[in-house]
Amino acid sequence: MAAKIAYAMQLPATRIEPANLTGKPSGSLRVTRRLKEWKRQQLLLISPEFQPNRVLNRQRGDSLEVSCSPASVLESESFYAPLDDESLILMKKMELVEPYLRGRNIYLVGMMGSGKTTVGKVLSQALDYLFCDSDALVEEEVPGHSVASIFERFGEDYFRHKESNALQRLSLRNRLVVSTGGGAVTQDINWKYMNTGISVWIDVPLEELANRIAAVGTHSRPLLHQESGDPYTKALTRLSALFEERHKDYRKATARVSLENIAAKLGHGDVSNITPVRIAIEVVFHPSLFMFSHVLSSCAQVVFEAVSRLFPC
Ligand SMILES: Nc1ncnc2c1ncn2[C@@H]1O[C@H](COP(=O)(O)OP(=O)(O)OP(=O)(O)O)[C@@H](O)[C@H]1O
Ligand SMILES: O=C(O)C1=C[C@@H](O)[C@@H](O)[C@H](O)C1
Repeated sequence: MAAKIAYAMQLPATRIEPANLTGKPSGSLRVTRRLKEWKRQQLLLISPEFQPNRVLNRQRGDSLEVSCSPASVLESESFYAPLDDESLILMKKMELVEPYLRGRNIYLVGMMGSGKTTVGKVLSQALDYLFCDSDALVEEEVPGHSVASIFERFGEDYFRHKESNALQRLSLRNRLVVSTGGGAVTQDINWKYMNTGISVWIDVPLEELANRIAAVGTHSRPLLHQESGDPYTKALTRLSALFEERHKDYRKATARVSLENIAAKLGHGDVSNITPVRIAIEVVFHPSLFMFSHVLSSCAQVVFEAVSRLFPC
């Protein structure tokens, strides 16, 4: 991965100035100076509680070592071959955002099918973080069972308990991108763990979720498998009910990345053509990632969304 980034950075023909990253072709020097100054001020604000806790990680040495994978071995590899414009932008943005992350974990939250796993793998590869899937961790804790069979055999409460245990263990680590289960946000205790890092809600319209899920079927998703009807209607009906119950919980995330907003910004008619790399770009350059207090980041989010609507770029 480092080699890929280095390779991308060395290509003179593809060098990207910070001004290009913001979509504004002029005033590159001014933007660079402003970025530097902003960076300097943010570094002064860094609180000790966000220092990476590598010693703790080494001491624990638990099974997370095997269940979280380095991004280079993941199938997200294909998102970087060939190195397209979006991938280059993502890598360049990573360089800007990395000092602010300071090793904090990124927890992706969102409804089933919202792309937490797909985008998470891209992000982890670009950041050189490990990728972890909390559902996979729960499955490892209950050998021989999938999420669907854990629900069927032991019930949802048992699954939620195991899910919280998994998130607790992950929160003791750093430099992880975690794809959380779609319902993880409903348990208050999980926020205690996720708030040790940065949480990002990938907000995808329900119709798009239903399309994606219908394409692969509802078998592996026990909470969607109960309705009758064709796969699309079945998924949409249940997802709508779940979203009604959960939207207030998703809003607790540090940052919200909305596919509708990205589509509006890019002038796309619908959200189905937004690539995982593009979504990862929105995640890493969300202003909330640069903020260290939850209150400040919530304010940044409101301002960011208002400005994005006024000046789509
Ligand atoms: N940006 C995208 N555009 C189109 N399809 C996508 C995109 N991101 C993910 N998908 C597809 O949507 C489906 C669900 O994606 P993924 O497994 O990453 O979601 P998830 O949030 O991890 O789901 P779950 O919580 O149910 O495990 C997959 O088939 C994936 O290929
Ligand atoms: O939305 C949910 O509640 C779930 C989502 C999946 O990721 C799994 O965690 C499980 O199927 C429950």
